[in-house]
Amino acid sequence: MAGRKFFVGGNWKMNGTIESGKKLVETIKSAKLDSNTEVVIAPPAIHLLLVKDALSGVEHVQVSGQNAYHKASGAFTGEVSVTQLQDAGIPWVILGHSERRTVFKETDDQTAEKTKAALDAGLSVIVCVGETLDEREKNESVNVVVRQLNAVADQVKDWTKVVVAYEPVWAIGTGKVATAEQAQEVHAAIRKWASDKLGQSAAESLRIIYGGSVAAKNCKELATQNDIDGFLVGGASLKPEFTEIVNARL
Ligand SMILES: O=C[C@H](O)COP(=O)(O)O
Repeated sequence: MAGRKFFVGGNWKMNGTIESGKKLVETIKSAKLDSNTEVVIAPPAIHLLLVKDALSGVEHVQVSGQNAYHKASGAFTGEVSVTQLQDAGIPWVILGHSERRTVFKETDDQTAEKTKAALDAGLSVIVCVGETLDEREKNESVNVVVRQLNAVADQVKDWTKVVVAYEPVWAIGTGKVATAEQAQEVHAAIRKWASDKLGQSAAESLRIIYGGSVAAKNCKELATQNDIDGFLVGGASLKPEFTEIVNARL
């Protein structure tokens, strides 16, 4: 709210085929999407250029990498660099997703290093933060996200091209969506952190989006919250209902 453009990311994760990706793009292209919402689709790396080309000319819809390596080039088998994304015309990258942190053991500092490198390469970044169930039960949610954000802020001073995704790990892919109140509480804490750390004007323009079992049936209530500026959608971004989530504010 407060003049921030609504933002909906579709993170396809490691799902789909060339055919299914093309079909999803057709669904997006044929839908009437809210022109006040910025949409970013993050297909698997091997489908990035295909999806980018298929979406070319579609207004308000861009593509994103799901991860990137901070070095520009070199002997890093299997990695794609921030510079290569930029060179390929991919304007966004998701960094610090909880699956990168938990499955691939990426640390707060690595996420911060990648975020700095991506911004330096000219990309925009969706940086993900969020607590585990254990941390929530210990009342640590805000401490955890603040720790994760502080690591990024140690390396990144200008947050103009950063979107923060709050994704409680216990809500990802589980069907257990955070209630609107639970999500708003952490989003407000993130905005307060941003105001203290980055200044009031940066905090007011920072988009803080929610991720974790967002679906057509729960997106509208979440979208009414003051500090929820959009969504990062996983499972539902692989279905036609994604377009209803994009239109959550209509
Ligand atoms: O990046 C997206 C999030 O991990 C949420 O995934 P999900 O909507 O399947 O819970």
